[in-house]
Amino acid sequence: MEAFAKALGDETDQVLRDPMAFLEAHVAKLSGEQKDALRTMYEVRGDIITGLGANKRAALDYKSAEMLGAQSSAASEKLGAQIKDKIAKAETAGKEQAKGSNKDKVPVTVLTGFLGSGKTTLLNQILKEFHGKRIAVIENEFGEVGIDDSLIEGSSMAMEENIIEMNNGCICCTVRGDLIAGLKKLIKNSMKSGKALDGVIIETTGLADPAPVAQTFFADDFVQQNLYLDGIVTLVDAKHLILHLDEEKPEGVENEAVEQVAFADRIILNKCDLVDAAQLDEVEKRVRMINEPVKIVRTTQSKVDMDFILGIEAFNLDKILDMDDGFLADEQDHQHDERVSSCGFHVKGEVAHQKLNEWLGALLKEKGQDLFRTKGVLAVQGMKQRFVFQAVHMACNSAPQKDWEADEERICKLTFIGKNLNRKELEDGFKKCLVNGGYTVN
Ligand SMILES: Nc1nc2c(ncn2[C@@H]2O[C@H](COP(=O)(O)OP(=O)(O)OP(=O)(O)O)[C@@H](O)[C@H]2O)c(=O)[nH]1
Repeated sequence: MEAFAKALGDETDQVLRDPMAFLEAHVAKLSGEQKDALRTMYEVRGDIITGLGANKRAALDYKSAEMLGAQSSAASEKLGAQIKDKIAKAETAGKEQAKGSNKDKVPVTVLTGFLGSGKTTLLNQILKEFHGKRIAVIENEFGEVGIDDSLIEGSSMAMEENIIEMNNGCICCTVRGDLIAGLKKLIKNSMKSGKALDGVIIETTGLADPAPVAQTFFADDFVQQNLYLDGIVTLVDAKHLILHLDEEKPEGVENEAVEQVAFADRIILNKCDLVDAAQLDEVEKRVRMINEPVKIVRTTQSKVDMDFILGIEAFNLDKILDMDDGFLADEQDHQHDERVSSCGFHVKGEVAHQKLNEWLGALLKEKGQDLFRTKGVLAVQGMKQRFVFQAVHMACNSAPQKDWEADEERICKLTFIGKNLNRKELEDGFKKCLVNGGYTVN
């Protein structure tokens, strides 16, 4: 349809975004053949998006087809009646939609938010609060060496077969097919075991664009029949959000932090303990500039009422199509910032605690602006527990986690995500902290 508009010399996106305005501007100069072609396009588009549940939007496309039909010499009474019928059905379905079209489907929540905003902290809270429920988790991590599996605490609730890790690419780009396969596997397993799932949580990487993830729910029949997107919940780090919203990106590269806020059905404005009231108001104002009607809650440690984020039936395809006409296009066109990468180390052996603290302390002080995220689960000499180190820019914390088993091999995993990382420098620094050299695991 965009090609049709272009051929008329219209470079705007009104043909999709605002069909009535487009027709008003162009209909007088269309030939009968062109009117017919465009009428068919609007009708077919209406049929497609009706099938996907965007009824309000479909009604608009049908109305555009109707308007063209009335103007076309080839229009017949039968066609006119048919399109009227489709408009009425789409409008009724739109009204009915809110009342239970998702019955018998498994709700899926997409947890998104920039690196270190508090997604895993929230996931752990969900798994704790829903102890006993069958919540499956799909975990996608950007880091070169995966750490998040060690940070999810709810394994008794989200039984192991119900946790799927996707660490070989970004969920919004390369692993879309894996995401569909993962969702199918979860549903088939639950059918086989006769134990229905109560919900699925997808934790995206902090660098994911949520749009292609949401699009997955409209791209596959099996997924569409068995699951529905309940909502996109975006965590926002009150201290660092504005830094990321304002980050200058190279031409054509998208700002993931902006996309994550724009697509949110709920915003959890987290880390309120790190900023004062005036800063919080400013962050909230910036969020509203991107996503005016979104519901926002302020939290620390991602502590939120579950009713605010789960079972909300908040995702609305009509709303998304108003914002992004190309949402249902096959390939979502987006490009990540190539300056942002990850460096990870996985070694057998232990680190010396003091050396590690000194090195990381100095590194974060010097490079904290560009080091978006640092995470490690490490074996420390003389410590019987795993040692977890986390940082978001310069803000860091560390704590002992569960004990190493007596016969368990002691290993260290450390991962950095940031802009313009210097692998050699990071590797050299890390090696100096290792006791007896350690050796790298491939
Ligand atoms: N001060 C403070 N720290 C928090 C809060 N919520 C989470 N954190 C800490 O922030 C760090 C990042 O939290 P995560 O839950 O791992 O964040 P994430 O969004 O899952 O991080 P990535 O998966 O790496 O993108 C951890 O060290 C948390 O303990 C909060 O409200 N205040």
